[in-house]
Amino acid sequence: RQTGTVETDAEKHDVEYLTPISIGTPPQNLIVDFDTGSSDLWVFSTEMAAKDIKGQAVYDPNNSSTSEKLQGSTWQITYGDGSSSSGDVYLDTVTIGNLTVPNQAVEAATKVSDEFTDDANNDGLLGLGFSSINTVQPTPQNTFFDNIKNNLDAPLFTADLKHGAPGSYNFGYIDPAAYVGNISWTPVDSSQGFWSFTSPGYAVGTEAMRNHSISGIADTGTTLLLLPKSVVKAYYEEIQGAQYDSNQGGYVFPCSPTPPDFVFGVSDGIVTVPGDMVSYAPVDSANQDCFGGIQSDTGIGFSIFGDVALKTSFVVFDAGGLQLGWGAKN
Ligand SMILES: O[C@H]1CN[C@@H](c2nc(-c3ccc(C(F)(F)F)cc3)no2)C1
Repeated sequence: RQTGTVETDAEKHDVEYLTPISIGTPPQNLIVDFDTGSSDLWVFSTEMAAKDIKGQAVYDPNNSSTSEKLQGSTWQITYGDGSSSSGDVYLDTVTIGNLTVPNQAVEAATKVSDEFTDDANNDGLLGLGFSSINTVQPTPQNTFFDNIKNNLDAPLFTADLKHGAPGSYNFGYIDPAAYVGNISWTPVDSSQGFWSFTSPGYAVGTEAMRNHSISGIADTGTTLLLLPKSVVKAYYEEIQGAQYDSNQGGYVFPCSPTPPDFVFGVSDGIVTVPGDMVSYAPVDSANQDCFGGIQSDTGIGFSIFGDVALKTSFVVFDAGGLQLGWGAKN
């Protein structure tokens, strides 16, 4: 049985967190976006048109002595922001930190949407959702975590994302030095392929908790905290000058003073999103107004606890107990 760890780096404004992996023999090093909200491991590849590649590293299956084409298999995925990619599939060796899966399905892109082409530092995505939503046809493939979890000391991984600083993903163990106090555990409903849970309530600033069930997914690949419209409205009502700005496509408010904290319940515990993390980023060069890190989940069908929520905590994704653990960072 083994354990592993890998460092992940925050992009500007923590818009995404990029993590190094290596694929093939000899190893080809790429930097990808670990995404607990999807379940495909796909990468930029030599099978793409040159015009769709702008600075990314690419996987070349022909340059790997261990690659094996999964004949007849294809994949196509669309993300929450409408971006998309598609291609074909190889089995090859994938290493993350000190952990290696010999026959991992590596989805080589033949096409990616402009958003991916324009995201120069991102060479692909590594899904950490449940394999039931892997898009490979005709036979869906396992995620890296599903392939390795039975070889781990425990079938879990942890995400310790930081605000504007490198964080880490650990596999197979809970690092007691990473959190203080007790971890709050809440059951996961994996029936839709996500790490889905229900928060019992929320509070704005120092006010009392409101009983209000919020069902959503823990999604490392989504930047913001997307909540029900009524909750978002109640939060921004507490900020002088906050308003919904249709040009920006969300709530905007004066960058100072610091807005109130946002607190949500996790089973018997609470998670506090500090006000200074709710000021996601200045909307203008004069830095007067800030775009909110809390926005509405309208149209999605569930809430999304993205990086704005996750980076406040040490989060345990426990596939054995089918539960999520939220701990206060050390
Ligand atoms: O679908 C849900 C699953 N998790 C969320 C997610 N979204 C992305 C993403 C990453 C990078 C880009 C681009 F580079 F800008 F194109 C776009 C979307 N990664 O995970 C949403």
